[in-house]
Amino acid sequence: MEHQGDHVTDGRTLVAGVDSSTQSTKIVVCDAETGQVVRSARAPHPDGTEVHPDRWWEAYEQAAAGGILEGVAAIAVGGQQHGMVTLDDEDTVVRDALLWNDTRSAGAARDLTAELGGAAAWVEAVGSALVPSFTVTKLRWLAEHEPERAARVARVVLPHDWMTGRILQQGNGFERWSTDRGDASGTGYWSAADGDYRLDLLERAFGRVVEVPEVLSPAQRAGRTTGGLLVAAGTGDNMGAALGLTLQPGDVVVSLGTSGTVFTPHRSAIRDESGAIAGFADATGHHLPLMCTLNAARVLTATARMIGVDLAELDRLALQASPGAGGLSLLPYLDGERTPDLPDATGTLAGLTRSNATPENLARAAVEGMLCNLVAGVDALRDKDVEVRRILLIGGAAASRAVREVAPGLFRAPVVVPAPAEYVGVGAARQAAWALSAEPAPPTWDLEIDSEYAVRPGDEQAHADVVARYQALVTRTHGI
Ligand SMILES: Nc1ncnc2c1ncn2[C@@H]1O[C@H](COP(=O)(O)OP(=O)(O)O)[C@@H](O)[C@H]1O
Ligand SMILES: O=C(CO)[C@@H](O)[C@H](O)COP(=O)(O)O
Repeated sequence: MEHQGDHVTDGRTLVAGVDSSTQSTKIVVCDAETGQVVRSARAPHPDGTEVHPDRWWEAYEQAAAGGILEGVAAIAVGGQQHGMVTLDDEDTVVRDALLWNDTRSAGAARDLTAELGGAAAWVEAVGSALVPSFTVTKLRWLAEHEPERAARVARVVLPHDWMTGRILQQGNGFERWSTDRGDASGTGYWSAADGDYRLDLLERAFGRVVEVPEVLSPAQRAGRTTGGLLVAAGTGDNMGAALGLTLQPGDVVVSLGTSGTVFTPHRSAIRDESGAIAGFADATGHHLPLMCTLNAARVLTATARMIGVDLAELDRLALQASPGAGGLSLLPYLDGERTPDLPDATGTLAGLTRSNATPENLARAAVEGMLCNLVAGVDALRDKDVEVRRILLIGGAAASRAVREVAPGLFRAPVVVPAPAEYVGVGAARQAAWALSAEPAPPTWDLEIDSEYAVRPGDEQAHADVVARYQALVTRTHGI
């Protein structure tokens, strides 16, 4: 471990991780040796699916304002994946970034899919079927809809790349734009299996090749500020969470933040022609097969608003209803959906009768619907012979007791809830500690488990019925 006098606090070396995610920026400062979180702070982002990157920087500065980064030796950024940040030849932002949950490029995704010969051709080329989240589809949209802006684009980077560069620019240590394998694998023009860019695909989408960031290896440094702060490669937020959770084989993460994600570490690249699982890379040099939905925690906040209660009351109501919500089912496609690929879908509430029309059943249907949407991801991993030994539940909505209790039956696996922490930030901090140490592997940090929820035998059938009814409703409503 490198030490610089003023970076050591009470004999400890401190590292920081930044989670620049959809709704907010969170900064955690950890003890580099043990991973213990010693300080943390957060600041909100504006709502919406396009945002000027300066808003992320302002949130970062606001979170850091209380001196949280004092004495920190190294830092890394975990960022929301896929967002398109376009820069001109002076590195000025060309237009607001289009985020992972912006679905305006749905037509571009369909066109690009057809042009290459179908979804399987993209899975073969870059490991994932195209949906509007992928950066490459946003580039096609920009070329088609905003040609004047498109003409000004000299380079394209991702949210975490931009934040990493901004930290270095601020500290007079910027040399070049960089990214990592994990985040690059969500662009649609970098292949995790081959470890290389597919600039021919970027050119196909945008009409010409633009500059892309250098892909750093997991413990490589992006740079150092003149103040001495080491800046590690950073990664996508899900890859950051995987690193923060110190996952073992058989550990499948279900993250219930703005997005819902299901992912697990894997030694080799997975190619899923069905399109459910994206073949991403992780932040350790291996792979992170991942399924992502547009709708997760905000399904609960929207339902709470609809009933006129807060999240604590929604939880209490959901726990009072029986499994199956008296026959109510909610397809939670409130923001359209990514998996299944239904960008223009809206939510559906089905099975309503005079006797089941209660706040309790509605609350329960929201919890069950949000989770049923993710059951497909866990089952798609099983279909690829990936071991599902236990589910680790993280993200904002993992705080809900109803979610924790309903999840094991629906996922057909025991659920553990790690001690509350910002795991994307912790993972980014662990990467920073790794880059600082120059060791071949990241430091060993223990994962603290808060609570465990077993599959209760009595629940199994009830939950199988809930999932079957939900799938039948998806087929009836959307023909898939
Ligand atoms: N007890 C709870 N039940 C349900 N949702 C919650 C709860 N606590 C927080 N949330 C929701 O979690 C979301 C934030 O989760 P987070 O994982 O921080 O998201 P992101 O990383 O995408 O910004 C918010 O929509 C918030 O309302
Ligand atoms: O698009 C994906 C994963 O492919 C999302 O998971 C984003 O990375 C946003 O994450 P959160 O803001 O919900 O953490």
